[in-house]
Amino acid sequence: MNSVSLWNRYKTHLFHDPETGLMIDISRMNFDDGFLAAMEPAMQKAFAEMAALESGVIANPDEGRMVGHYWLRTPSLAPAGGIASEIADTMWKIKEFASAVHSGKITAPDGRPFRNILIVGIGGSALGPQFIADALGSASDPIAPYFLDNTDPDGMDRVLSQIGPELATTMTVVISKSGGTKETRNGMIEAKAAYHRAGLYFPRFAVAVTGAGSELDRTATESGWLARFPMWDWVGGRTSVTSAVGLLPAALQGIDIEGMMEGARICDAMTRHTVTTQNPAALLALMWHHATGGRGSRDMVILPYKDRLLLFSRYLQQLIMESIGKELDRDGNVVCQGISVYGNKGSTDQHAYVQQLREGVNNFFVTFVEVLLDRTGISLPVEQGVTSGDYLAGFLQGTRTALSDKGRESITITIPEVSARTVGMLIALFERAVGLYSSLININAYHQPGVEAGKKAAGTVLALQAEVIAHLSNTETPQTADEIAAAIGHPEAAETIFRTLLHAVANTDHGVGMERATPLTDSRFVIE
Ligand SMILES: O=P(O)(O)OC[C@H]1O[C@](O)(CO)[C@@H](O)[C@@H]1O
Repeated sequence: MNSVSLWNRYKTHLFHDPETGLMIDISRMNFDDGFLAAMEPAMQKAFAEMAALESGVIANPDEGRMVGHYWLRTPSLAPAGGIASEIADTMWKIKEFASAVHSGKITAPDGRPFRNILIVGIGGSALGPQFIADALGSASDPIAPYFLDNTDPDGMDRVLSQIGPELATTMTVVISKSGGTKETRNGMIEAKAAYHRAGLYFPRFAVAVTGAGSELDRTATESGWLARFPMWDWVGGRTSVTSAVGLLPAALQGIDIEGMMEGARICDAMTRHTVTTQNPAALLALMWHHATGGRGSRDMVILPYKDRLLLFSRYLQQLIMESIGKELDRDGNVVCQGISVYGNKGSTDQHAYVQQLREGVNNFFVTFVEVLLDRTGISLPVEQGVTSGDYLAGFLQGTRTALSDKGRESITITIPEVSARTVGMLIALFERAVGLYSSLININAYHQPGVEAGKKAAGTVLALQAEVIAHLSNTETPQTADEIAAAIGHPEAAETIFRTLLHAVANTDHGVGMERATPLTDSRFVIE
C-alpha cells in the first residue's frame, strides 16, 4: 500500500477519545474490508456476555464465582448483598491508613515514620503493584517500595540487604488472595525472621491483604498484625490491581489512587460501548483475533516507548496468558488456546530483538504504546533542534513503518502522558479486551486450572524429598538414586530423587554428601 492509501486507512480506522486523549491505531493490521463486518455478530454476543458478567452472573462457572473487577471502579454496578459498601469501606480504609502512616499517626514501633514498604506476594498479588510502583513512583515518594515475589533465597537476601538497617522503619505488606500460596508464605517467614534477627517484633510491622478466613488472615488475626485488608472471591488475582492488592501499596507509596481509579472508570465506560468501532477494547480484541486467527498463532509483542511502562508487558503477560491460555473451551472441547505475550521497551529493544521482528520469522504482532509527553519541563537539544524525546518518538514511528513495509503487523496505542489516570486507563483497557476476546473464542478467562498441576507436582517432590532425607538419615551406606528409589518404594521416581539430591548436595541445609561417579547419574549419596 502506498503512503496515501495508508494515510487514508489510518484516518478510517483511528479510534480517538477526546476526553482522555486515548488513541488506538489499527491501520497497520492487515485485516480486509469484510473482517469487521464478519466479526460483528460474535462481537455483539461478547458485549452481551460482558453486560451479563457486570450484572453479577456466575461468569466463572468452574469456580462458581462472579467476576467483579469492574465493580471496584463503579461500586453502584455491583449486585445487591453489601458488595458496594464493602468496596467503598475498603477504599476509605486504605486512604485512612495511608494518610495515618504519612502523617505519623501510625509509626514504626520506635516512633519513627515508616520509610519503606516490603510487599510480599506473587503473580497477581505482585505484578500489578510492581507495575504501578515503577510506572508512577518518583524519588520524592514518602515511602519506597521493595518486593519479595519469589521463593528464591538469594533473591530475598538481596532485597533484605538493600533495606538493611532501615528494616526498623519498613512496613511489610503480605498480599495473597488465597492466603495459602507457598512462595508468599515463605517470603513472609523469611521477612519475619529478618525482623527477629534485628530485634524487631514482626506483627507491629505487618499488614495483610487477603481473603477473609484464609491461612494468612488467621495468622494476621492471631498474631495481632498492624492491619488487615480484604480480598474477595469475585476479584481474580490477575485483575486485582484496582482492589486493595494494588491500591494499598500504591497509596502508601504516595501514588494518586483516586486518579488511577478515575482513569479505569472512564475506560470502563468507554469500553461498554456496543458500537464496535467506538469501543477501543473491542478493537483490540478483534485485532488479536485477526492476528492470531483466533487460535493464538502469533505472539503479542508489547513495546511501550517509555521507561516507566517497562513492567507493563510483564503485567500483561499474566493478565493475558493466564486468562486466555486454556486447554478446554466453555463447551469442553480441547482447543489449547492462548496468546504468548512478551516485550520490554522501545527503543531499547530495537537493539535486541527487533532485528528478528523486521526480517525473521513472522510469528507476532506488535502493540506499540506511545506516550506523547516526553518529560516534565523542557528538554535540552541533543542536536540542532532535536531532543532525546524527538528521537524516542522518531524511533517508534520508524520501527512501525519498517515493520509495516515488510508486512509485519502492529497496533499503536497512544496516551498523552504517563499519569495515574492513564495507567488506570491502560489497565482497564486490557482487562476488558481480555474479557471480550475470551467471549470471541469461547473460553473461560477467569479460572486457571493449569496452574494447579505444577503446584501439586511440587508438593509431590517435597514430600519425596522428606522421605529420601529420612531414609538417608537411617543408613550410613552411600546409595545411588536408583537404590534409594527402590528402598523407599518409589522406583518410578529415581529421576526426581536424583535431581532433588543434586540440589541438596549443593546446599548445606540437609547435610547430604555425594560420591561422584561417571556417568553422574551413578553417583552415590549419603548424609555426612
Ligand atoms: O494471591 P494468591 O492467592 O497468593 O495467588 C497468587 C497467584 O497465583 C495464581 O493463583 C496462580 O498462579 C494466580 O492466579 C495468582 O495471581
